[in-house]
Amino acid sequence: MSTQKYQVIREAAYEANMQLPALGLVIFTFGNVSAADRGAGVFAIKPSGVPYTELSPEMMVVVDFNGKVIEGDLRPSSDTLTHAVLYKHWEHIGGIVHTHSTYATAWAQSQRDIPIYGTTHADHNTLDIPCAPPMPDELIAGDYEYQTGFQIMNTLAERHLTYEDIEMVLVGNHAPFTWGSTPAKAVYNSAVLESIAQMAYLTESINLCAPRLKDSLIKKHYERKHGPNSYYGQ
Ligand SMILES: O=C(CO)[C@@H](O)[C@H](O)COP(=O)(O)O
Repeated sequence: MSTQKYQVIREAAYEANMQLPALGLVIFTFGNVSAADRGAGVFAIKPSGVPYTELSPEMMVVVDFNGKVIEGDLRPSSDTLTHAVLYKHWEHIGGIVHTHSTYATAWAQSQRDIPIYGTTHADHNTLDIPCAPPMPDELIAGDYEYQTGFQIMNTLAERHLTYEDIEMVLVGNHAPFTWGSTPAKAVYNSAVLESIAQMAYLTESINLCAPRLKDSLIKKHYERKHGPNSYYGQ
């Protein structure tokens, strides 16, 4: 093993990756988390195809925001270029998560936004969770993972949303990506997304015509937790 410089982000990426199986968001080698050091212009990411049971901080691969490997002995996640594109264009994110969690992925495969049906969803954000349209064949045949980054960014841009308005997206035909100021926040967002996706699925199973949550309740629930006059928690 070569000498390692980026111990802080290696540890952060390792800890965040290990949260995915613990939270039931992945099995086997599904998914990946990265942790950025914005000052150094690099991020640490899970090595490709390594089971979570075999991971260690030393195995994390450090790459720059163009996806070039800076440090590490293993091949980085196959999704590395998607992470790199997002870090490069979104200045304030410190962590990115990709899972194939069951319910969020089912919505992505169905190519549907997740409607905001209830207050659980509104406690976290006020918007339907966007689903990016499937990628055209010529982009799939080209630099697929790099283009996935743009597929995510374009989906937010088309809806006039920034990466700070919403920290989660479904990639049509594929699966969810989430992000946040830290890797831990990005993992939290993945767990919240999976819960919201499951509840929305069950809501439509019980009532196919379930109404979207009314605006007054969206505003009330979001603001009591995140607004200037928040009274949630201690
Ligand atoms: O999207 C996929 C597979 O469709 C990947 O995210 C795998 O779930 C994990 O790949 P590695 O990070 O192990 O390369």
